Amino acid sequence: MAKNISLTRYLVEQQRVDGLIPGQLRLLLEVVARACKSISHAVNKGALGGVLGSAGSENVQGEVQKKLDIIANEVLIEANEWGGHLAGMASEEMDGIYVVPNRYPKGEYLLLFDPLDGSSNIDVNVSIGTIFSVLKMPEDDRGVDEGDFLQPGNQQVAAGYCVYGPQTTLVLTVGDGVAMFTLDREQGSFVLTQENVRIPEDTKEFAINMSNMRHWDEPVKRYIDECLQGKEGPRGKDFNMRWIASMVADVHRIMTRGGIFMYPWDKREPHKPGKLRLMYEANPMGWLIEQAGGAATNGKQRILDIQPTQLHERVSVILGSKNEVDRVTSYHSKL
Ligand SMILES: O=P(O)(O)OC[C@H]1O[C@](O)(COP(=O)(O)O)[C@@H](O)[C@@H]1O
Ligand SMILES: [Mg+2]
Ligand SMILES: [Mg+2]
Repeated sequence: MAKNISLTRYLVEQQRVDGLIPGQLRLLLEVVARACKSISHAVNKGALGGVLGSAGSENVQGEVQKKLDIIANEVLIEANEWGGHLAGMASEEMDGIYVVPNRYPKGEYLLLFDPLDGSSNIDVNVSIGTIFSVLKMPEDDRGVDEGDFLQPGNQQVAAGYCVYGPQTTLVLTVGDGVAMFTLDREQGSFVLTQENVRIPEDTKEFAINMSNMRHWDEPVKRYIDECLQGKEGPRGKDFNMRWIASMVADVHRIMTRGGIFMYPWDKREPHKPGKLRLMYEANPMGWLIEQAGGAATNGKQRILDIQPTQLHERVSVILGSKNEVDRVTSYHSKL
């Protein structure tokens, strides 16, 4: 890998050499990266910047909003609304869609995001992140409305996340594999630090919130039970467990060394298909994982093939190392 390739150069080359991304999409991704840089600075300041703690409000899903949830949401909107590459945005933290105001030029893309993932980890100084997904406006569409956003994940034209941890790392796909960029604070730019990310097909590490065990469905119970039996059990090997409670950080670990992540449907709220959001979390992460050779399902079908019916739709999520995801998915079909 050539040295010191900035995100800008990487994207220009994707556009020029490989013809993979149109100019508008390149500019849009640069703006998203700039917004992530600004969120990263706010996260770094923490208590010194007055950004910790609750905002005293609730989002459309009834979750208490943290100050950083709102700050990150505003940073992403303000950075993206005037550039002329977007028609609209949707966010986990906004009730409805955000249509680019008439005073700005309109573009052909739609941006969806979870501005701050892992909100429960903000105040305790544990890795958090931003997750985003880019769709194209349907052809011949005159005005943007919520229906334009309801496209399955297999229609995404770009997806990524930025993890604010010991390093700030931006992970991106435009459908040609996964690349990772690390924020160089002295240069002020994201620098390519890994290309062609590949997730090992097998793993001995699972991530699930074990405190929900009594609420799980049989296939999930069976899978975890077999892992817990270790060398003496049917899997014939010992498993390790990790649960950061920031999807973005759990997925980043899986991108780096493999593993399986599950936030399955459970009996606590049986009418909801799961906890995580299809449009802002599962679709972008599902595509990134697939682009790195992994798999992502809801236990029954590929996440990317789910036709959304609501903006804030929730979904059961099983993703990561391919052979493990296939195994859990097959346990669901045997019921
Ligand atoms: O606290 P729990 O139930 O284990 O949930 C953790 C999960 O919730 C989430 O934090 C939800 O994301 P938000 O912080 O964006 O609401 C995921 O990142 C994470 O995997
Ligand atoms: Mg989230
Ligand atoms: Mg969030």
